[in-house]
Amino acid sequence: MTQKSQSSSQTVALIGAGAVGLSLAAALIKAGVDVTVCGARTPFNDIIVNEGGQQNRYPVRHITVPEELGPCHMAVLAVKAHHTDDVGSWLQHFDQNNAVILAAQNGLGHKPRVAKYAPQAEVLPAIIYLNVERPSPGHVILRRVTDCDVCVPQTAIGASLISSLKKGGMRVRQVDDMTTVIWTKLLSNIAVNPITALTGRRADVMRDPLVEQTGRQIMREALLVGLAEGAKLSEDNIEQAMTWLQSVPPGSTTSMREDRQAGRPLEYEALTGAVVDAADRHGIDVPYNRFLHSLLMAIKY
Ligand SMILES: NC(=O)C1=CN([C@@H]2O[C@H](COP(=O)(O)OP(=O)(O)OC[C@H]3O[C@@H](n4cnc5c(N)ncnc54)[C@H](OP(=O)(O)O)[C@@H]3O)[C@@H](O)[C@H]2O)C=CC1
Ligand SMILES: CC(C)(CO)C(=O)C(=O)O
Repeated sequence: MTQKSQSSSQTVALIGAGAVGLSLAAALIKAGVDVTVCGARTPFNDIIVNEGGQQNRYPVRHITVPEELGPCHMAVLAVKAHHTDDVGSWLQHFDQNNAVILAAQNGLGHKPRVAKYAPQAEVLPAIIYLNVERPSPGHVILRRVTDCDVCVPQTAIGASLISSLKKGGMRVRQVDDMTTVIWTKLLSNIAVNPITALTGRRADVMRDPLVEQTGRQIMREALLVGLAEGAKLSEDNIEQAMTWLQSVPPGSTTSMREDRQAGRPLEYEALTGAVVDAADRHGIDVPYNRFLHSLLMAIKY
């Protein structure tokens, strides 16, 4: 079924038309927003979303250079963290004090990464709880794995973008303490992303008892670092992360595993690398994460 925009009152630029970007864009289009895809390397006519046995199509416009954007002050940034520099010229278009960039990325450092190119824009870090794969350009397989799909700071900034995401079916939670949310999600990613990428197994690898133990050690180290960075975390967060990872729907994968399988560079610096760096700043010993970091650096792809 093709879903057309009901009204064209807003335009949102999508920078990074991958699994997460396409999922958010589809929700925006469903809510009546015009989505412009910026610089897709393989353009496609419609976003195709497969979810729970249903398939929907959402038409998009493509542009190839920032000059074609026209008046547009909202963007969704959903490239992997290590590709942010590559889309710097798109981000520069939003270097205006009325611009909002929703940075839908895992890991740490959303604001400084984007501020490098758009210091005047408001950056909304967004933590995404979807589990999504992009089997081909424009096409996503979407799995919802918790009762919240997107978590953003509690602020009036970007209110219309947030309300459109909600209208389009994304379950958005707005929170006061984003540091804690970012670190809470990071506890899961720091374990499951490298483990699935290195083993080639899907998320169900976390049910293997020995892997579970290793995963807990990786998370325990990150928890200490997160506490030192001001996140409000406890051992319960590790239990919750492990329970979640062991119960995600069959077939669930990770973004890092998908990159490894496709021979693309891995997003490890904003995850494991950032934890190791923060651990060094605080003088915390993180041998499991340091070991993983060395392996991820060695394979790179
Ligand atoms: N996948 C998931 O389930 C989840 C992912 N995340 C996080 O969301 C973020 C996005 O991940 P995900 O959607 O999986 O990543 P994908 O790799 O699926 O998507 C990233 C997209 O960015 C595009 N891109 C990269 N460089 C450029 C460039 N120079 N110009 C234009 N487009 C570019 C890629 O294009 P091309 O296709 O041409 O390579 C790709 O379409 C990551 O931080 C990830 O950790 C968070 C929660 C869940
Ligand atoms: C937690 C998980 C695995 C959900 O998709 C994720 O964030 C990722 O794939 O990077």
